[in-house]
Formats: sequence, C-alpha cells, structure tokens
Amino acid sequence: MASEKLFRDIPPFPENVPTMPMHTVSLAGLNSRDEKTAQQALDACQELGFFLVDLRGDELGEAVMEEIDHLFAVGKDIMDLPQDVKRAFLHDIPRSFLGFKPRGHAKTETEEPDRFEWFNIGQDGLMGTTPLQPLPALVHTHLALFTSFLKHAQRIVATVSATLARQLSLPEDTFSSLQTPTKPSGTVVRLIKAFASPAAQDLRTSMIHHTDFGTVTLLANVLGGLQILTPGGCAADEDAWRWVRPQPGCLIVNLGDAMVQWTGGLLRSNVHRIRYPPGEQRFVDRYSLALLVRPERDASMRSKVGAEADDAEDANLTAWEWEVKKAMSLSRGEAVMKSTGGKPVVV
Ligand SMILES: O=C(O)CCC(=O)C(=O)O
Ligand SMILES: [Fe+2]
Repeated sequence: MASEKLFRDIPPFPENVPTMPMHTVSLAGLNSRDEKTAQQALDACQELGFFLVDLRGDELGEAVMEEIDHLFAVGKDIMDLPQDVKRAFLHDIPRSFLGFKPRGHAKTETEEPDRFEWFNIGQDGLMGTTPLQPLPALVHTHLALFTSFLKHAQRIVATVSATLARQLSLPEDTFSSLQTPTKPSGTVVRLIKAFASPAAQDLRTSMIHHTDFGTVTLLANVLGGLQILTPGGCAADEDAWRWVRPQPGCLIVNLGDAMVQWTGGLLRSNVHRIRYPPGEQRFVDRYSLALLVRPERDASMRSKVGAEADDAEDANLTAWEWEVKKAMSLSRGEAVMKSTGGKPVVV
C-alpha cells in the first residue's frame, strides 16, 4: 500500500463490513531471515495465499513506499487520459496483454459488463529485454519511476520467493531462478481504475473473481473494494466473501497458480475479485497498482517438490505454453475459476 499520506484524503473504510483476517509479515523480518517471520509467511501462503507485507522500517520497503506514492499520482493521470489517447494504446488480446483494457471489455459473473480499466506495462520493455511497447507521452515522462519501482518490487518478490523455498526445505533459488526479471516473461506492472459506484445498480462486481496466473502479485490499495473468497467457500455465495482493509505502509501479497503448480499444490492461489468500495468509499474512483510476476517464458512447469499438482500433464509444458493453455480454456468457458493448493506439508 501507499504511505499513510494517501489515506488522509479519502473516506474511511467502514467498521461494519466483514473483513478477511490476514497475517502481516514484516519485510525487515524477512530480509533478516527471522525464523518466526518466515514461518508466518509460509503459513499465510498455505492457509490463504494472501498476506500483508509491512514495508516500514526496512530500507528497500521505505523506498518502494515512496515510489508507490508517486505512482498513485502519476497512475491517476494516466488512467484519466482522454479516451482517444487510451484507444491509441489498446491491448491486442490474445496477441498482447500490454496497453489499455477499456471498461466493459469483459463480463462479470452476472454477464454484465465489467466496471474497470487497466493499463499493463510489460517488464520486458522496461528492463530492455525487448523493445519498449508503444506508450503515451505521459508514460514516457515517468519511465524511470516505473522501472525503479519494478526493480525494487522484484527484490521484494525475490525475498518472498526465497523465504518460501527455504521454509519448504528447497534450495533458496528454486523459484527465483525461474522468474529472472531480465528474462522474457509475461510479467507486468498494472494500473487499475475501478469506477465509483454512486448508483444502486453499481453495487456489483467490478472485476470478475479469478486467481492470478503467475507466481507472486504485489498489490497496492488505498480504497477498499478487493474481496477474497473464504477458503472452502463458494463464489456464488455472497456470504463467503470478505473485504480486504487496505493498511498504510503495507502491500498485499498473493500467490498465483504457477506457485501452486511448482509446489505440487502445497502453496495456495486464492480466488479474489474487485467488488465496489464499501461505505462512503463507493462515491470515489478507485485506483490500484500491482506488480504481477509471471514465470520466465521458457521455465518448466514441473513441480519442484516431487508430487505434481492436480494436472500432471502440465508438468511437460513451458510457462508460456501453460499460460496459453489456461487462457484458452478460460476463454472457452471450460475452466472454473477456483482456488487451488494449500495442501499440508508433510515432514
Ligand atoms: O485492484 C485490485 O485490488 C485487485 C486487482 C487484481 O486482482 C488483478 O489485477 O489481478
Ligand atoms: Fe488478481
């Protein structure tokens, strides 16, 4: 999340909505290899697949927090660019997910149009691995900020990945070596604008429930709106959803399906969605910022712990083939968006 400053000028997150209890894991503790902190991260990644990482009191964390504050200001201007500018940089699905996704491009679970826009900037272009994607002039002005945030945030992902590997008694670089930031991948920095919900008919889903495809997602929220499905709950049951209360100085960390695949189902990728911001917050547009890390394109999707995840056939695919397969089956309506992983570790 952003620093406390960004929380000053927004309506408060209400007290009377059901929230998801989450572990708060200190980045300083992870960096100093504190055993209790490391175990807390593993527990969170098995039980829920989500936790908060507290950036405060850590040099890297403080630097990232400052960049997030800047990116929230810049991101708002980018997402509020005139429609004709945004139309000139639209994504080109399924060829490329980079660029703007217009509002209403996808459906929610009620078959109504979604209520958000996003803008994806590819890591490959920012790192110079491939030519930079076409970008509006405003984004060009802030490229150094995006790149610096990406590099710093990737260091947090590396710390989380190394911690989880160690706690699972795997070599420390087990996951990091398959998601090197300078190798081609589908990793993106994403800006999201979910539209305010002033009218009664807006009190519905903004972004359909899903799990993230990749390895680790870092998410910065200021306004509420993110909801997590209670483990064991059914997405169609409204009572099974819990709001996430954004916390100043913390980032939301969640695992994606690739981590489940690599750990034979030990780690968890949990279903979530963007609903509408609760209480008085629904009258304001909601901006969020995320780093969605994907495996390197050529990484093997074989399990690193012996046991394979549910679909053993997937073990023979590269990350790129695996992602295409998943995207196709979702778009054909064959795949059900469900949480996976979270099996107990047997020692
Ligand atoms: O904006 C948010 O809070 C969540 C976004 C999200 O889940 C995603 O982009 O995958
Ligand atoms: Fe997500």
